[in-house]
Amino acid sequence: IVGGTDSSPGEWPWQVSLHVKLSRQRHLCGGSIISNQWILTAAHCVMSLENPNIWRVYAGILKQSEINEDTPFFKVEEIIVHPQYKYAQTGYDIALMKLDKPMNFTDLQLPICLPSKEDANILYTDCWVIGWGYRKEKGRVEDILQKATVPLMSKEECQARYRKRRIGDKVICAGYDEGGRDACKGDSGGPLSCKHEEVWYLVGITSWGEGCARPRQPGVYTKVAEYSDWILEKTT
Ligand SMILES: COC(=O)c1cc(NC(=O)c2cccc(O)c2C)c2cc(C(=N)N)ccc2c1
Repeated sequence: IVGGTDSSPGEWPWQVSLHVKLSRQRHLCGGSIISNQWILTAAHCVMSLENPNIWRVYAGILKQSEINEDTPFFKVEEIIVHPQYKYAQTGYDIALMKLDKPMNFTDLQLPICLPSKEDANILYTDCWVIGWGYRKEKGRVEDILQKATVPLMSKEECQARYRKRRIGDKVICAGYDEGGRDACKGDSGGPLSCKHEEVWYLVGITSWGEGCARPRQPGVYTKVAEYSDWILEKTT
């Protein structure tokens, strides 16, 4: 997250840190708890890493430094990547991870609500992007979970910023024309969370952007409301 601030314990209980353990272990992406056995993340996080056995899901943590060989984690039983996914920039950047056993919900690990298809046109005004990703383009994974508020923008405005790309209906853009506050590498897969009438909704999944926090180059997020049928089909 560029231009963010430290989160507090329990502020974002649906945020998880997705680690991959090959020769060594490292945080690769964020994800969101959507039920006691399912995590929603970005397809580009799991591409060419689709073996469930290399993944470790850490819930209820604020700092990466809390993680050591004794820290409990969830194993992944199944990874489901959207069948139409090719690259983040062409959409369908969404994937599901099934935990090997249901998690117990606590104050530090709770699910976030999924928006319904009918909610696809709600104008959310209180949205936050969260993650342990880079604070600048040539950055590194951060220790303390960062948060930044970002305004949603219209599809038309976003298309005008990304002339070479096709900004479709299944993505949502957010950011400031002057730049300065945005998600970045390492935040991928994490939530764009919006509070609406006292309830938090998973409005977007951090997907891509040209650089990070550049003027007139907003963040692009998978629009979760457009995938509610797919999510329900795969998780029930
Ligand atoms: C795996 O995820 C990404 O690669 C990756 C690369 C990005 N954009 C880059 O151009 C970039 C950023 C930092 C380092 C870097 O090498 C690049 C290409 C990203 C930009 C945003 C955003 N601005 N909202 C969010 C996630 C990103 C994930």
